[in-house]
Amino acid sequence: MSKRTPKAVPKVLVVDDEPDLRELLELTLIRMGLEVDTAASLAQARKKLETGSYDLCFTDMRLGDGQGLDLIREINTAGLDLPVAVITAYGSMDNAVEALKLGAFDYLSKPVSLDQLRTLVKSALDLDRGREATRDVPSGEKAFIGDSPAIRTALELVDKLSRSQAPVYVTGESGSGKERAARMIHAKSSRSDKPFVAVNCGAIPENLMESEFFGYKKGAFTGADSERDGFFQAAHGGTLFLDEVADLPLLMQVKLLRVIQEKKVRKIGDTQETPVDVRIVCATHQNLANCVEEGRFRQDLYYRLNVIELKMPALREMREDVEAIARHVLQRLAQQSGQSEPKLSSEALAALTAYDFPGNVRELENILERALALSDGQQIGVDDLQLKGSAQDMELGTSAAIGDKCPLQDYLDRVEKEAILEALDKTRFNRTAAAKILGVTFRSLRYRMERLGIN
Ligand SMILES: Nc1ncnc2c1ncn2[C@@H]1O[C@H](COP(=O)(O)OP(=O)(O)OP(=O)(O)O)[C@@H](O)[C@H]1O
Repeated sequence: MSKRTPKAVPKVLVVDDEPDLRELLELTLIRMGLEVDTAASLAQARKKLETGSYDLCFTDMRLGDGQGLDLIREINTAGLDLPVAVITAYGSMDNAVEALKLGAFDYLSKPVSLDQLRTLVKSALDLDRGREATRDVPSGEKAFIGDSPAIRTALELVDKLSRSQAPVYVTGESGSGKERAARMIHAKSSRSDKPFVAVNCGAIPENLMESEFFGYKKGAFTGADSERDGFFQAAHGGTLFLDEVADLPLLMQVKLLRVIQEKKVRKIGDTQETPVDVRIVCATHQNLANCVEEGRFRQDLYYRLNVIELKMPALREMREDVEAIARHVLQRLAQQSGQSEPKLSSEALAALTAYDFPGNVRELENILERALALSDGQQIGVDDLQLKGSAQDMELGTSAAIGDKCPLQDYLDRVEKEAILEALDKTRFNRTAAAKILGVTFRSLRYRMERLGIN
């Protein structure tokens, strides 16, 4: 298969075994000013891709001699720089999700609406044009500091994700950079000149949710003196970041799912739905799969949002980056206060590197800010850090803490249970993987779970 070369008129390949649909799509795309080539089967498509060069490919899901999914897989395996959009039968969301996972750019469901087709073509081709220019983090956007394998893996995925339209589910502990990653995906994508709208789902009162998300028409309810856009309209063309998505009430989850599937919103008090082109990135520090199991989060919405998971590493998984991030933070703090950059004493650096940071980079930022205030402004010593669990902290907390630790066996059981539950939670209850994290054998984990009454 050959690589594409940029052309003045973008060229589209339409793959569909139904002649009527193929022709309809072809005519519509030609009317949009595009050059169109067609293929009636998977075999024909392969041949065309070998010899021709295209800027966008549409494929039906079911082809006479195979599946549209095969084509997506092949295009991605061959490393072709070609956005592929699949056309799925109405209501077959599973297929659409599968296609996005395989690297499809986006999907359209039948009957294909002209508005959606236009939006898709526009973003696919804009994306293509902007691709080279957006490889680096645009100026003004905060980069991630760090070069450890853990952060590198995450950033490589950020890069890939910025070239797709698939929904992204960012996971990671509190303060590990989930929002920063979402902003980076947006900033590097073809949507970067459109808004990035961040919504903290846990902070909106339940009775205001619908109007905040979807907007309202004038007179829709008492107090609606003028028409207002919601988050979806505000993010049109751009990215909607749903932070703490696990906090959405169930009723709102149903409404959200509908908008995501239909790509249309209806303002409160409106009779019409309007198409919206919004990429959804969501995050939560909770375990969404557990929320589904407990009936607090709808499985269908989970499935729809969790197309691709981006895991942000905890700071203790990237200890080698602590120094660089700390220096970066100190530089920023010094700049803000107009003072020269303070140094970290070697003991302070060693203590930071050994510390576990339950609050991750945000905690590191807070520790350094407080330490700077406590220090002489020139050098930060280990005492200025006031790390939890340090000798100094222990001394202060001894009398209160010792009571909590007796009887010793109960205390040890509690600690053990917590560690096991955390590992099980992390691995979605995969005991083999949890045993690996804990550094014990599978048998030993099973025995401990039984002993501690963990089912
Ligand atoms: N690798 C990094 N380099 C520099 N700064 C970082 C890095 N990772 C995170 N940060 C900074 O840490 C702070 C916390 O990040 P962010 O708000 O994105 O975390 P979060 O995971 O969304 O947190 P929460 O779960 O509380 O919503 C921000 O100031 C962010 O810029």
